[in-house]
Amino acid sequence: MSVAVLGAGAFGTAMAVALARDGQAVALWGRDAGVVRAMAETRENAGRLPGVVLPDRVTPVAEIAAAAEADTLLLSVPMQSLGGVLAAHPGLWDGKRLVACCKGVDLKTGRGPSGVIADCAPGAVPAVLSGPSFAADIAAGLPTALTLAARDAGEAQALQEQLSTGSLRLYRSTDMAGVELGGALKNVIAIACGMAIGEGFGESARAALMTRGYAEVLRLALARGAQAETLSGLSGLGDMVLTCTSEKSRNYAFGMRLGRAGQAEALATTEGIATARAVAGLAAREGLEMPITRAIAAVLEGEMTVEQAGGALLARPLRPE
Ligand SMILES: NC(=O)C1=CN([C@@H]2O[C@H](COP(=O)(O)OP(=O)(O)OC[C@H]3O[C@@H](n4cnc5c(N)ncnc54)[C@H](O)[C@@H]3O)[C@@H](O)[C@H]2O)C=CC1
Ligand SMILES: O=C(CO)COP(=O)(O)O
Repeated sequence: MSVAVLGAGAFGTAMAVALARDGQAVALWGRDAGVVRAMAETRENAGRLPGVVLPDRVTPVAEIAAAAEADTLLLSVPMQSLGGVLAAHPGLWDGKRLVACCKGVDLKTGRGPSGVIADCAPGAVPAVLSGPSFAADIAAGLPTALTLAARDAGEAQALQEQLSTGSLRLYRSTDMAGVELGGALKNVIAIACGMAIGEGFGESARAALMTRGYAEVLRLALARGAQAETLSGLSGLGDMVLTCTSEKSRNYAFGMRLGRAGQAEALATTEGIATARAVAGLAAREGLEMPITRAIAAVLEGEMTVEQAGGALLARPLRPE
């Protein structure tokens, strides 16, 4: 089985580097021909993963069809771009294993990555790779553990074996809903935790937000048919612990700046912003109790300040845990 990466950002490049170091030939597709040429010439992705040497087995390519010749394709474009990339090249996906590495919910459809793949590439086998992992850590060969989910147990095992390396340990799962919701929703809670620290609410408040945020994540995931044990795994609790406590997280750092300064610039990969909006909407429609997510969405819409959001959460009726 051959592998390629679509999306030459930090995470896609890190995965290409890790797999190539492990002995696999990996095509790495980037949409910007200039960036692809520079990567081929300098053997570095200076914009997204500076200082990391691309092994010889990584081949940067500007033609998506060249990368899509591989059997397994890692999709590492931002969540809001995933549907567009797949829909723009409808002839490329039949029979391919499409492994979504993006974390989020599509704002237009409310679908997670596996649903977007099902809609835009119905002939493909969808899978999801998620869990606590900064791209720089994977690229540095530091020990990392993630969850690989596919609907079929045999597919999940084949992908687990193909994509694990000496330092990247994959666990397998057939709970795609649980794995992708864990990855998507932890970003919203990470923004909340960053806001709390930036605002000066303190570390006890952050721990409370992580814990009660986890309760919200679990509530939504169970309503979507996910299994509780998936959410207590790497792509749930594991990724929340990492992302809610590290300033290396773009979502946490964004929240922190917002808490500190009342405003902050977002990146396309501050994935929790779109996810908060999408999930707050569906929680309201479906009557799901998700007060932290709804408060974060309200702050992001400019409807309340971080201080007011904190006050509103504390003022909620007292209830059993
Ligand atoms: N950076 C990290 O540590 C991790 C990132 N992820 C997830 O991976 C996904 C990608 O994140 P990063 O690589 O970090 O972001 P990034 O911002 O470094 O890279 C995103 C890449 O996608 C490309 N891109 C954007 N729109 C595109 C389009 N329409 N067509 C083709 N290419 C497009 C950009 O040019 C860029 O190269 C996100 O969903 C993120 O949550 C997951 C685990 C860790
Ligand atoms: O998902 C991540 C770590 O697992 C990266 O977090 P950010 O997208 O917030 O940087």
